[in-house]
Amino acid sequence: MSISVLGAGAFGTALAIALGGNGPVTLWARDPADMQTTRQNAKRLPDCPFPDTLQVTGDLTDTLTAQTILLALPLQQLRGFLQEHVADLNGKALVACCKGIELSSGVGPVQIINDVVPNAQAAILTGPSFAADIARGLPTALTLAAQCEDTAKQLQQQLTTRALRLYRTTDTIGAELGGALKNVVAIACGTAMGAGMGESARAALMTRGYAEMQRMAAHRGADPDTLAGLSGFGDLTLTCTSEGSRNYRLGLSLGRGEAFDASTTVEGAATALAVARVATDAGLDMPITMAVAGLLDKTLDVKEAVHSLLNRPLKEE
Ligand SMILES: NC(=O)C1=CN([C@@H]2O[C@H](COP(=O)(O)OP(=O)(O)OC[C@H]3O[C@@H](n4cnc5c(N)ncnc54)[C@H](O)[C@@H]3O)[C@@H](O)[C@H]2O)C=CC1
Ligand SMILES: O=C(CO)COP(=O)(O)O
Repeated sequence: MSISVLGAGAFGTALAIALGGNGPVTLWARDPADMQTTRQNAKRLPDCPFPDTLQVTGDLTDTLTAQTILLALPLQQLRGFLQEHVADLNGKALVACCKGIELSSGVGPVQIINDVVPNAQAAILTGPSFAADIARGLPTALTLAAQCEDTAKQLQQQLTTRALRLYRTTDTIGAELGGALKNVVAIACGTAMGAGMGESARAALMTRGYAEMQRMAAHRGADPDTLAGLSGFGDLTLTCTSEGSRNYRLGLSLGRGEAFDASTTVEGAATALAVARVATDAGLDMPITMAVAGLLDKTLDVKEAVHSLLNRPLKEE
């Protein structure tokens, strides 16, 4: 079955390169010319040549004929993109390859697909992976979640490659929450490390951040085991401990009081604000998320954020 990847940023390009190892794949880019000439994405993934099976196009109609469509756009852009092309997306398997919670609605990518294209088979591909690792063919394991078991099985087969091993689940809520919420915790961890608070502080933030992820997941009806898997705990571990993560690097900048390039895709920033709103409305205790949201909307500085976390009433673990 044919595959298209929409969005030729780092992740979309990396997935297209990996899937090109299985057979023909089409990558849609808003600005394809340089990639068509050089057969690489020099801006996002230098030195990762495209296989011959990968076709790059700027014509969306070429790509919307595929039965399986991977959506590798930033989460906050997903709804608008789907709304624009809904007529061509009905009946397709639409695989969200983005991580986040929408600011305007408080929901994640699978719910956005279900809202806008209810006749599609909605799925999400998520978990611990840096685009550069996937593009280089390094071993990686991800979660493929789709509400329909048959769709999950079919996509698992189709999107597994030589080095990319997919585990499947039907718990799309848990899978999308894990990928979205770990980015917020990664910003917190980066901030702690940037401000010189040390690795013990980071371990505390990861662990208590994970407790917040579990709380939100329970509120939304997710399976706690999903959060313990690749899409939750797995991605939390990678993102909170590596300077390869843009979310972690944003945190480092906040902690050091340095500027950060606003054009970088950092999903955790909007997601922190969205989740803080959801948590407040639902009465969920998510102090790390609230502290990150406070840092980002500049209602707290780093000192105040730390104070807000350490001076809460003592409690059972
Ligand atoms: N880079 C990575 O290592 C990984 C990224 N992801 C996720 O993949 C998603 C995309 O991230 P990246 O590819 O890294 O970001 P990126 O910044 O490298 O690329 C984003 C791409 O989306 C395109 N785009 C933006 N707005 C658009 C719109 N309205 N319509 C069409 N195209 C649009 C841009 O032109 C760009 O090609 C994010 O949700 C991220 O969390 C997931 C796993 C790994
Ligand atoms: O999601 C990722 C790793 O799994 C990529 O992390 P960043 O978006 O923080 O770079």
